[in-house]
Order: sequence, then C-alpha cells, then structure tokens
Amino acid sequence: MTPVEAQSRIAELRAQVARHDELYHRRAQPQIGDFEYDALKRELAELEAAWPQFARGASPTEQVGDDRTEGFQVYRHRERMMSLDNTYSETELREFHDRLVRELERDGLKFVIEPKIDGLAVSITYEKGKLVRAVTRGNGIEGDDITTNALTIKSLPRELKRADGVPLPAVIEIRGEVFLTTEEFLRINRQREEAGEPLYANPRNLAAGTIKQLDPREVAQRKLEVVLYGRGYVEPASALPETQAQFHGWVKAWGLPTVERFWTATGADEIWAAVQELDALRDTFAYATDGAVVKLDAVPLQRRAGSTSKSPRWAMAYKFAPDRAETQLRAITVQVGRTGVLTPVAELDPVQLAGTTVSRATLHNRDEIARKDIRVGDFVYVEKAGEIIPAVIGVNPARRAPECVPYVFPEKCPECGTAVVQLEGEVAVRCPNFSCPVQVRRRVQHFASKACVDIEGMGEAMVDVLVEKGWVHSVPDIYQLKRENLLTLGKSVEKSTDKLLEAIEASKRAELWRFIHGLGIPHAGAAAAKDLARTFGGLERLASARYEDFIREKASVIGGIGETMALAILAYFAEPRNRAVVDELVRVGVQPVVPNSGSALAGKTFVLTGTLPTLTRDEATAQIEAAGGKVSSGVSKKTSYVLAGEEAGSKLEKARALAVPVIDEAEFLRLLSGG
Ligand SMILES: NC(=O)c1ccc[n+]([C@@H]2O[C@H](COP(=O)([O-])OP(=O)(O)OC[C@H]3O[C@@H](n4cnc5c(N)ncnc54)[C@H](O)[C@@H]3O)[C@@H](O)[C@H]2O)c1
Ligand SMILES: [Zn+2]
Repeated sequence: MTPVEAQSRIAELRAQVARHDELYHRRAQPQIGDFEYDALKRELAELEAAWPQFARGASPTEQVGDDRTEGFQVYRHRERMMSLDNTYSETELREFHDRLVRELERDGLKFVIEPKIDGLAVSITYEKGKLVRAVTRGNGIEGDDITTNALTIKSLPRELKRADGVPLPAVIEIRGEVFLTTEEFLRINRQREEAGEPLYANPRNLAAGTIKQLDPREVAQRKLEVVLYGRGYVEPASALPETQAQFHGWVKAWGLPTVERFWTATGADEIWAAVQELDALRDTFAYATDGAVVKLDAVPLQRRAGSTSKSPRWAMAYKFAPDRAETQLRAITVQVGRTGVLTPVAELDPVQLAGTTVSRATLHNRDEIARKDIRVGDFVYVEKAGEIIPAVIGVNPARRAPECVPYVFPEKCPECGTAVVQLEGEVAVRCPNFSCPVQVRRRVQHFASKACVDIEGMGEAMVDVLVEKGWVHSVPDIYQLKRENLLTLGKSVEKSTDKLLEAIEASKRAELWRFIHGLGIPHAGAAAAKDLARTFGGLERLASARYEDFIREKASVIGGIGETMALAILAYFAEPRNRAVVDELVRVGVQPVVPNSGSALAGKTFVLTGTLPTLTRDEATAQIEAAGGKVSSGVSKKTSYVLAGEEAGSKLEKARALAVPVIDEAEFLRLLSGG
C-alpha cells in the first residue's frame, strides 16, 4: 500500500465507520451487521497503527459510539461509561489474558465471564437506595436522561432492598442493558406489519428505539426489561466491592435483575472453556447475547490495569461470529410501503440458517445494493446475527458467473409506474404518487385496523379487493361503498355484506383519536393521537391548527407532542391531499366521538401507582381517558390526582410532598360517576 493509498483508505474508513455509528447508536437502524462493522473498524485501527502520520484528528476508533439524540436533557455521568475491546478470535482472547498476567506480574489471575447482552447501555443512579436517574451511555461522558422512560420498566426497582452484609451506598451508578425479549420483539413487529410500518431488524434496535421515544406512554406499551451487571461511581469508596463476582451478588441482593449466570476462571484454558459453555447456553437466556465479556475479577487489580480512552484494559468482549449461510440470489423484488418507500427484498434459494429456513432477506435500499454490488444470480452471504430478520451482507466474488450483470434499481414504481424520487438527505427511494395502489391499500388497511377505527370484516385481504376493484381510492371511499357492488363479490354474501356495512357505519362514531391515528401522520402514534384529540376536539380543528395552537403557555407544547411532532403534523396537513382526506371524511358523515368535556375528570391529569383492588392499570386509564382526563407517568405540580393502590411507591411520597390529592379506587369511581 502506498502512503497515498493508506491516507485515502483511512479517510474513507473513518467516514464509513462514522456513518454506521450514527445509524446504529443514534437512529437504531443499522444497515450492516456487527460482524461487518467490526471488520471495517478493525481495518481502520490497523491502518492507523501502521500509518500514524495519517491518524491525526478525531477517529471513531478512539471514541465511544455516541447515542445522544434531540429531545432529551443530557446528564453528565459521575464516572465515565466505557466501551469494550472486542475480538472474534480465540488467540486474541488468550493474548488478552497473557498480557494481564504479564503486566500485573502475577499468575493465577481470576476472571469472571459474563454474557454480553445485546441491548442498550444504561446507567441507573441510586441515592440512599432510591432510584433518582437513568441515563444512556451517550458519548461516555454525558448521556440522555431517560428516567421517565426507564420508570416504565416494571422489573426495575425504584428502591434498593437492604440485605445483611451488603452495603447500601449513599450514591451508586449501576450499569446494565435495556433489552426486549424475542417474544415482545416479535409481537411489536407483528403490530407494525399490520400498521404498514417498517419492521425492526432485531430486538436491540427496537429496544434502543423504544427507550428514546419522546412519549413515555408509547414506551409503556412495549415491555422493556433491564439487566444490571456493572458499576460506575460509588460513594463512599468503602462501599466498593472487592471483586466483580461479589458485585453480582450485591446486585441480586438489592433486588435488581442481574445476569442469570456467570462463570469464574483462572488461566486462559478455563476462560475459553467458560466462553464455550456460555455459547452453548445462551439460547436459554431471556436476552439476546452477542458474546462473552471476560473481566478481571479483583477490583483493586482492575484499577491497576487502568483503561484506554474508550475501554478498560481489564476486560475484553469475545464476540460469537454470526450464523451465516451462502446461497444463490434468484431475484430481487421491490416492495412499496404505506409512505411510498421502495424496499428491495432478496429472493433466495432456501437455506438453513440458525435453525430456520431462509428464503427471503432484506437488501435495505438502493445504495446498499450498489455499495455491495449485489447482482441477481450471485452467491450471497446471508446473516442472522441477533438479527431476526435475515440480511444479505455480501457477495462471494469467487462464484460470480460471467453473465451476471449489475443490478439496476427500478426507476419507476413497480406498482404504478411513476418515476421514483430520492429526497435530499434520505437513503430511501420513494414512489411519489399519492394514488399509487399499494400505498392506498396500506393506508386504508392502517385506517381500518384494530389499532385505528377498527372496522370488523375489513382486514387486509378485503381492503386489497376493494382497492383492486377500483371502489376505494382513498380512506373516505370506505364510507361510500355500495351494497350492490359488494354483493358481486361472491355467492350468498348478503349476510357478510350487511355486517360489513354495519361495521363501517358504526365506525363513523369511533373515538376521535382513532381517526387521528388512522390518518397515519408521521411520528404521531396512538398516545399522541389521544393528546391531539383532547386538545383539538375535532378533525377539522386539528387539520387547520396553526403552530401557535400547539403551544400553550410559553414554550410548552401540548402533552406528549414535542416540537418535532408539531412540525410534522403541520407539514402533513399543509399537503392539500392530506387535508382533502379530512374534508372528505367530514363530508361523508363521520362523527368522531369526543370525550365528554363536562365530566368531573375532563382535563384532569392522573398518575397511577400501585395495584388497585379491582381495576387494572389499562382499565383505569381507559376510563380516565373516556371521561376526558389524561394519565401521565410522573407526579408534578400539574398532577390533579394520584390514584394509589396497594404497594404504591415513590410516586405517593412525591404526591404528598407536592400536596397533590391522593385518592383510592373507591373515590375514583365516585368521581367518575359524578358523585
Ligand atoms: N452494525 C452496525 O452498523 C454497528 C455500528 C456501530 C456499532 N455496532 C456494534 O456495536 C458495538 C460497538 O458499540 P459499543 O461501543 O457499545 O461496544 P460493544 O457493544 O461491543 O461493547 C461495549 C458495551 O457492551 C455492553 N455490555 C453488554 N454486556 C456487558 C457485560 N456483561 N459487561 C460489560 N458490558 C457489557 C455495555 O453496554 C458496553 O457499553 C460493536 O460490537 C459493533 O458491532 C454496530
Ligand atoms: Zn407507485
């Protein structure tokens, strides 16, 4: 490699790694697998070591991937949060061991081997045993304050338990990972699929995306979990553990969720045996693991080993190579989503991968196909590393047939023939045609779905038929369907037709928020739709709202609606076609039900805590909302009532401190009935 080549390759790799860091850490939407990413980063590190004259300036090899995003307060960690050095090689893992033995000048060093949890790093601060703050890793020095969202995690105690022989530090930062179980991941993706929203590739991305939701009520609807294994700042210093193994015991004694299992080992052979045992067992863990973390056990020795600018020298992650298979790419199909995004999908010769047969895999987008030069007929590598949706990660160049030609991404929408566009700053290629049949279908399917106005009998297949027949071109057309047309759909369909028409008619009086959600305004989920419904009280009022209307008082934006969402809503209705949908809905006679504003609960904010004698949380929430009130997660001076049940925790104390009225279920039911 000539100096010029090295210099330009370093620059190129730095840009690539920085881009993938941004996609992974900030947007939770990586476009390449970890294995591939790690290979890029390793190449960069090696080049920087070999050509120090070109390695000046900030490099991603020396920084912790930064997850800070807009919309959160940043909070400074009392002690830095670090990354981990990692390797896929047994030899390097053994070298790590030997290096420590050499540097610390002693044999028989004891190590702890823990699962490497594939989640999102968090730091939870407890002061005098009480949870005061949850912060993401951020850039390692300061992270996003996600306390409100973290409090939706049921398994995260608000208070540390006291136990004999276990200190309760005055201040401690406890480190761990937020994750989603596979089951919950699949449930959410299924819902997203129904709503025509893009799927998350793996639980880690979904967990990361969830903890960074601006609306804690959206977070509460996904069952996040947490596991804790490490420590940051501890005060007083006498409350430091002597070993990492001991610390695991404390975490458990404090009542925190901890790793199911860890191993202790002395010597490189024992370490390696433990890593392999972990590999064999990791399928049984509640969380996805992408490796094993090997840590020096003795805390004083950890301190002696020290750390680099980004990771401790006393720990090393051994990562399991992803399950990968090679197969032939038969075709590339391009799917069009609700918002017109074209997603290329690989049609593969079926192949066995991590226990399932894979015949389709995502190719992400046009740029990725070009970057990897993936051609129809190629033998490609398919990977499923923690990634539940398999992805094509590259081509085996040795098996490329001479007749394989570069893939040309469609310039026209495969569904309607409109020329596609790529908006500035976006990787997605879109069909800009609002009347594109697939987009219409997906929009109508979303509107009619359970999550929105919920029209029974109008499932996806039915919508497909209605659009195909040319009876439905947009959402309001649902309300213009003709009985005689529907009767042509088959023999003896009178009964089902009448039932469908009844369901359609009934849906005209669905709750307002369901209509708002059904419009599919970008960034506005069900919880936001509820806020909007409460504030605007009508579809047309919402559609003609101005920026000022979103801002009550000074600089405070409605409920969970932040600045970004307010702007998205304004942009949505600024589009005449979207505005026309609302006008048309009103014209065909929909009468969304607006919560009763005369009830005693109207406009009141409730915070629920503890277990109520008869109502579940969801039931109480539904009743409050139906009566025009709202439920928020944190107690503040603006809270009207705290509805408390058994085992109410810190919220109750806070309510008392702020003199917010606390009521029990019986009083609540009295309020509700107007008594
Ligand atoms: N696919 C992509 O595009 C892409 C982009 C950037 C980063 N990544 C992946 O993310 C990783 C880099 O990010 P990183 O800096 O978070 O490093 P990392 O995930 O490799 O290792 C550090 C992190 O591991 C976590 N961890 C999990 N279990 C642990 C345990 N038992 N003990 C200690 N820590 C534990 C901690 O949160 C810690 O911050 C790489 O592995 C890389 O593959 C992928
Ligand atoms: Zn189209």
